Amino acid sequence: MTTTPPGTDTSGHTVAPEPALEVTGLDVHYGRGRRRHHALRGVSLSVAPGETVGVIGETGSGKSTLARAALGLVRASAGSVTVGGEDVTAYGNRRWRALRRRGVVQYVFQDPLRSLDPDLTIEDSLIEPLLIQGTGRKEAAPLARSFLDRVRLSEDLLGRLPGELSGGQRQRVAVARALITEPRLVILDEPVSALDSANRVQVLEILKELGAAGVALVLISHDLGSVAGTADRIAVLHRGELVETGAARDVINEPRHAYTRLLVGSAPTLRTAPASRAEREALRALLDA
Ligand SMILES: Nc1ncnc2c1ncn2[C@@H]1O[C@H](COP(=O)(O)OP(=O)(O)OP(=O)(O)O)[C@@H](O)[C@H]1O
Repeated sequence: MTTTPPGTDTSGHTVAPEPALEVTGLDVHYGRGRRRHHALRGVSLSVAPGETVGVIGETGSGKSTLARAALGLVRASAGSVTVGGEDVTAYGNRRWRALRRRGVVQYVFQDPLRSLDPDLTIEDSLIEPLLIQGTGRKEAAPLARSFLDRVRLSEDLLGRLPGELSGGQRQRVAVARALITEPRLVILDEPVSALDSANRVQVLEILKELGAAGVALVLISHDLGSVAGTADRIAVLHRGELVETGAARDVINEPRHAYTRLLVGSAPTLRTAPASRAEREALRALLDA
């Protein structure tokens, strides 16, 4: 029997690795009948291994819905989702739970108190995903220490409860917990929105290191400025549709869609000159027309 080296086909040609996440023509609805509401329309997005993609949009644009669909927490009414090359579109709750449990895809939410059990010590929170996978407590404990170190937290925190940490420390624990199963894909929904600027910078630096280490990240935010320095590519969601996707530099320096121009012009932390109030109002009028 012949074996094929990874990244090559049977003729020895290099083949592109499977995307960590691929969403194609995704539609998601909420509600039924007259209350049926289209949250995502025809969204297509591919995230390569090790790539960081920022998904930007204002409140209600569908960012969290996209994250939930990629985690199997809401069903698509059309389109497909693949995770690491595995078509998961038709998976039921049981198979999704198994996939999340295998640690192939992990997630971090805005409020770390939602990701961390308030009654578990930091050590128990960190090792829980490993115990679920069948790793013994003895092997898991040193991993908890090393992942805490990776997010630049002291092991003195291991015995504390989440309520005994600062918000920034909690969010870093949530990131460490999401990483401990060595996922290929991590989806982070507004991971820095609740943090002060010093913690925000630290968490974004940690995420940048992860991207460099080969973990694919989907970084969801309403704030273009906070992901601009971290994302390789930016995807802009407006009213459930992806209106622009491109290299972060291009989207920021040469935004094509009026909504992206509005976002760029409204981000005071970007080096590009913020648009004047009149310019922003003109763009808003164009979008509402
Ligand atoms: N469970 C639900 N049932 C009905 N409608 C929902 C539900 N969740 C979200 N929606 C609606 O779907 C649309 C997209 O919501 P979503 O939470 O994805 O937006 P978002 O961009 O993440 O917003 P935010 O930045 O405020 O979190 C909104 O109009 C929202 O009201």
